[in-house]
Amino acid sequence: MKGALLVNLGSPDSPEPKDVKKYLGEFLMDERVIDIPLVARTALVKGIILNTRPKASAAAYKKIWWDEGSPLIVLSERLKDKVQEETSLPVALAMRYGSMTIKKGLQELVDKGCDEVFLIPLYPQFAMATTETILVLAEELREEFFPNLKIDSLPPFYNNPDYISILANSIKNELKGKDYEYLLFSYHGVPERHIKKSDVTQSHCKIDGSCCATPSKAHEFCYRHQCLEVTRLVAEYLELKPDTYSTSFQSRLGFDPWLQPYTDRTIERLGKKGIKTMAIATPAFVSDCLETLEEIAMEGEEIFHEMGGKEFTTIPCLNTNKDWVTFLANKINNWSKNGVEA
Ligand SMILES: C=CC1=C(C)c2cc3[nH]c(cc4nc(cc5[nH]c(cc1n2)c(C)c5CCC(=O)O)C(CCC(=O)O)=C4C)c(C)c3C=C
Ligand SMILES: [Fe+2]
Ligand SMILES: [Fe+2]
Repeated sequence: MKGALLVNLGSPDSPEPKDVKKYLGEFLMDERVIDIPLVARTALVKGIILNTRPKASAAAYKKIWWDEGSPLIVLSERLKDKVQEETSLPVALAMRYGSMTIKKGLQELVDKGCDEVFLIPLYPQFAMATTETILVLAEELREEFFPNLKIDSLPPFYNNPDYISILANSIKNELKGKDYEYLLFSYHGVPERHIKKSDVTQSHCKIDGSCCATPSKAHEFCYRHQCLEVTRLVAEYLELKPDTYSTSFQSRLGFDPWLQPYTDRTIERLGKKGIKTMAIATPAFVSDCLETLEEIAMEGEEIFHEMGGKEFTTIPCLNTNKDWVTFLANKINNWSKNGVEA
């Protein structure tokens, strides 16, 4: 029997500092998130970050936490329930970090009789810190605990025409009747080093502004290319005028160079330039979460207003958008009939 497992990032069990510390400890000790040797990673994460960040992160989580729990978890659960309504295959949900483990998700499907699982990382673009870490862990778990299970996975779908039209239409609908002079596409950032590590050619990705627009085999694993493509394709679909939109990267951590331009500085620059109304879409996230509800909708708006901006519209993620639910259900149903599409 076949089943599907949706996998998102995860959240702490509660917005209390002790739960946030436990969650950040697991997350940041992942060698594909903080990709430095174990001794240095342990010293950085356990010796420095976990002594300071949990308190500040917990305060941020408290601002966005819902009665039912973490928005990211609640919205992912709602998504899973809606997808389940559109397929006869069992669908389960897991998180890469935290209590809703991938092991539990696979076990749930095995207990229902599944011997083939379609793994769906809930990220449109590939990144070593997201898609890759899910695939690697799922394979390790399969080898150790579920040796008879066959696991296929959905490749990144950043340039899938259906996904692009669903995203573009959701942006269009959210902006209907709203004033905006500028649309910013803000993606979660990654250290530049991650892009170079994922470059299968080891020579293409120079992060120099033009490499991501030059066709290359490297782009199958280039997060920067895939983000820029989403912006380009959505802008084309919505017929946005040049100079009324751009791409930026948010949520940087630490002192290494991350992908640029940074979102906070871009908002600042737009405000200073005299833009009075702007909107912001966050296509690296399919469910609203701390990074969209707090960092963008609260901090981003504050920066814009401080710079003289008037109207700041944060466009919700796809969440339980009907067409997005159908997109995922179609992927599951097609896999069940034909296997993984080329
Ligand atoms: C080195 C650190 C980090 C990398 C690399 C990174 C990549 C990355 N993350 C997401 C998606 C999400 N990240 C979220 C929160 C979050 N991310 C980091 C660090 C890195 N992320 C931290 C420390 C945190 C926790 C919050 C904080 O302390 O600031 C979330 C939200 C989780 C939630 O509970 O709501 C998401 C989603 C992507 C897509 C990505 C690379 C492409
Ligand atoms: Fe992150
Ligand atoms: Fe590139």
